[in-house]
Amino acid sequence: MIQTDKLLAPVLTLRRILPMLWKSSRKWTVLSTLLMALEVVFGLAVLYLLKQLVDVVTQMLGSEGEPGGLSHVLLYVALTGASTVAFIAARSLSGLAREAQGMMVADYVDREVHSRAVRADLAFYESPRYHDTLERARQSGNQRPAQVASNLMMLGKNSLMLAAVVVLIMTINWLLLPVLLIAIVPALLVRIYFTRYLYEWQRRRTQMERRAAYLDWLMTSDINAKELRLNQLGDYLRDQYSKLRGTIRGEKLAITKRRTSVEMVVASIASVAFFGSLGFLAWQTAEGRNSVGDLVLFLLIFQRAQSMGQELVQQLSKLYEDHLYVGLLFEFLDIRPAIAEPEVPREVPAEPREGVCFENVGFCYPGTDSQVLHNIDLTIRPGQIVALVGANGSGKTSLIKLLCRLYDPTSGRITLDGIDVREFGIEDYRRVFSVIFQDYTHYATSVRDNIRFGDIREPEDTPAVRAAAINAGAAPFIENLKRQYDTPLTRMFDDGQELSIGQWQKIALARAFMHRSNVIILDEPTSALDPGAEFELFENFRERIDHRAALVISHRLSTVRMADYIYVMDKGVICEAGTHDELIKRQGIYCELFRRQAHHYREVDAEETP
Ligand SMILES: Nc1ncnc2c1ncn2[C@@H]1O[C@H](COP(=O)(O)OP(=O)(O)OP(=O)(O)O)[C@@H](O)[C@H]1O
Repeated sequence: MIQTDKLLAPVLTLRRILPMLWKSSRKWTVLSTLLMALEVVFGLAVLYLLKQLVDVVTQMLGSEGEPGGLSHVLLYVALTGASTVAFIAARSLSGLAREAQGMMVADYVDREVHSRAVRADLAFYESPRYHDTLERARQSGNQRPAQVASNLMMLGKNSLMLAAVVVLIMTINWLLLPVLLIAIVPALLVRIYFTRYLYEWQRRRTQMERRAAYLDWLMTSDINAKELRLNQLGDYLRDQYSKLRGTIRGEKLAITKRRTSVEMVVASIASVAFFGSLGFLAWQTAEGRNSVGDLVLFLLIFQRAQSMGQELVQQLSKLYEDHLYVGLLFEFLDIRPAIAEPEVPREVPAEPREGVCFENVGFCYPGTDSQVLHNIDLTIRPGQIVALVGANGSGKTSLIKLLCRLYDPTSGRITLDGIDVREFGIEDYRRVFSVIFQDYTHYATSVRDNIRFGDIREPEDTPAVRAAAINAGAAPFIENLKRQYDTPLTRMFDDGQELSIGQWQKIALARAFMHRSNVIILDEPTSALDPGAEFELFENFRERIDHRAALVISHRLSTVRMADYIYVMDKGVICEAGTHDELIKRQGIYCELFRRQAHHYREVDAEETP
């Protein structure tokens, strides 16, 4: 059963590739097929005419001086020449069509890979399996599907041509056929064996390749340049990289050496077979059992047959290789997000009345067994500013990820106006929120785009960009930049400018303000802001966010104080909840934290107050 599956696998691969070719490059697929057919027709014509030419020449030599013999020969020479020119033209043009088709298919494959990557669950990015599959899909190359098609056509063409040559060879002597098989079949078996061997080796080595690529990135990317120099990690990382590459290179070289020596043996056998046959034919000709024409034809076509056979071997093993590697691409394309769309999504309320609610939510990151959130009950009502406080690792960011449906809870549920959020379309539901995470993205593009990416549906020249920048306190420094909102925020490209970390944070805040969402989520939005900027932001925060709801995570309790309601988290549970005054009265964790932070300021007050 397994064997049948293995045999059928290339056919199944082909069944998936053909629609892909059709979708991505219909015109070039048709054209390259037609041109390939012409190539076959002219190729066969050349062989036929060559045979006729040899026959006519032999005849002419046999019947010396027969009138019209020479013109007959010249006619065949002209026809063979014309067919050869037509064959070469068809071959070149079909090569061109295949190349164009290859480019179209490669772009199509890239688009498919990107569309899967941007839709994959966040959890995938945190699993080695995802990275291995993506790396393998990339290794498999975006050209593979097109190669399969072109190899298949070449295979068809070469099989036909080879069949014609075989017929010609058999007209000379049928004993030459097994010789031809000896020249072709062992080479095929060797190639297929080593293709599989190399493929399996590469599969095993994916993580090592990724580790090497990571080290390469550490050494060459600007993000790490400062630490790398100051901690003098350069030599250490270079050694690690060289060791990994050395291991990979050594293993690959060993496989290549083995393959080369086996191939040399096989090629020698083929040459011995060829010269043996030549000797045999020469002897037969001397004995008068073959004509000189047969010997000439043998010399003309046996090597052609051998090289066609070798091409055929290459194409077959390439086809097999492509089938294996395209399988890796499909493995990636077949990844389906676990955060699934409901079959019939419910409409997300435009103006929620009750707000978002966590009901007894528990959560464990996929692929791990420790629960990071336990029995969470939390509500964010429309227009309410809610703060989340807690020690590092207490689960605040995880809670936000659940809220935005980057993950689904392991137990309990999250509702919007009483409806389980899993019943909404994912993208519609996510539009309820605008978020800035602690590790927000620095886009290497213009200031305008960095802000507009908060709501990409807005046109490029939207005045909302400037309004958001003003709200985030970013407008003054943006307007001082050389090209203001058009300044590229990177030193990677011409005319770019780099910002300070606090300025980047203001840009990220502007991005969150850009989107007219119902709830704004800010995960430590002011960690890099100076106290003046932070004070300004929260002084009239409610107006800045246009009286929408907000969830703010902050370790600065002076910020948290302005919230309508505060949740205190500890080790994945909500241990206290209430208004600032209620929590202070309660004399619990919050009160203790607040007292400790306030203590420093009071000391200064105390020193300065006479
Ligand atoms: N992607 C992840 N996969 C597995 N575990 C994770 C992941 N992200 C966070 N954790 C774990 O979940 C727990 C809560 O992390 P979380 O980031 O939610 O804490 P936090 O309260 O936001 O901390 P901080 O104040 O440092 O930002 C931690 O123990 C952390 O190790």
